[in-house]
Amino acid sequence: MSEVNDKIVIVTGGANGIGAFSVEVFIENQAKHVAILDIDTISGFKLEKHLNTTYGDGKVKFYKCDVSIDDQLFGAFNKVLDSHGYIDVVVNNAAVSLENSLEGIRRLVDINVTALVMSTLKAIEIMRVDKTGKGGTIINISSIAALKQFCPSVFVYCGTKSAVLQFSNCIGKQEYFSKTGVRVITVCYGPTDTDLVPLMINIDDSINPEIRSNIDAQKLQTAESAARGLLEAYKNGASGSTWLVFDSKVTEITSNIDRAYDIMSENFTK
Ligand SMILES: NC(=O)c1ccc[n+]([C@@H]2O[C@H](COP(=O)([O-])OP(=O)(O)OC[C@H]3O[C@@H](n4cnc5c(N)ncnc54)[C@H](O)[C@@H]3O)[C@@H](O)[C@H]2O)c1
Ligand SMILES: CCCCC[C@H](O)/C=C/[C@H]1C=CC(=O)[C@@H]1CCCCCCC(=O)O
Repeated sequence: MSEVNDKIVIVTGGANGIGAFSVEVFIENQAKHVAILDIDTISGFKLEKHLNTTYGDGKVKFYKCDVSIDDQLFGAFNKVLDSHGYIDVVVNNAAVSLENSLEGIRRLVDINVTALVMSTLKAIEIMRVDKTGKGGTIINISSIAALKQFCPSVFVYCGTKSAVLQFSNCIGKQEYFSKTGVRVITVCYGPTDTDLVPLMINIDDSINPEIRSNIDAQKLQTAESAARGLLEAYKNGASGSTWLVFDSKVTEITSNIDRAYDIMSENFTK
């Protein structure tokens, strides 16, 4: 079981929603320090102040950072390294869901996929035991959007969450983990009560009413219960494992993913 005690943690998109509760859950469980990387300065500084008042000065620090801009992302990693000497855990949580313009779609892919890949590669470079690191954990946030073919839906968002799942599972495989000592775990959340859900809007306005009514029919788990599920995955997950946090229940679904890929590849493997 992996412990949170004394860990230096980064949470991207940690100023609001599930990310903000993830920051608190790590601090509550004795992490040494959590760095919040987010573009939302108002919520970020407010959360930093609240958690430092509750848990002690210096436990949390907000860094204004657009994860889709490499200089800002890597700059924030380097500042955390300079201040704390190491990074043990990176939670790649930042994402957006609004795909109602071409420009918005490009940004969505940049944030949900490209930035998550860059952050994962940077974290592995820092933490890998076969270079100068001492190992660590990366948790990449996917969704039920990667597990089911939703239609009509926010198609690009769904595609980005599938990319997160496959990238994280491949790079997290035992063969690579045994070289790097860096666990890569994927967490798929089910519908959760945050600001992201009302912003699920497609560029094809003709399907938005159906998307909206499907979403409105869903029961939403709280952001806090989602974050508690993330902690369970952190504590118990092997590298390459996938965890579902749906309706406040946590289930390891690695064997389902493996079976699905066995089926998808059955005509070209053996
Ligand atoms: N809410 C759900 O139902 C749900 C379901 C499945 C998966 N997820 C996933 O959970 C994660 C958290 O989502 P949430 O629902 O808490 O969303 P949210 O909108 O409440 O929070 C997202 C955070 O990311 C930040 N962010 C956005 N763009 C950024 C950027 N370029 N750089 C840095 N920070 C940025 C936002 O400012 C915000 O603080 C996301 O990866 C999301 O895809 C959410
Ligand atoms: C049938 C609709 C079920 C989903 C409703 C729910 O409130 C939405 C949850 C999404 C929020 C963020 C995601 O990743 C979650 C998954 C999104 C996947 C698909 C979006 C569905 C749609 O756009 O109609």
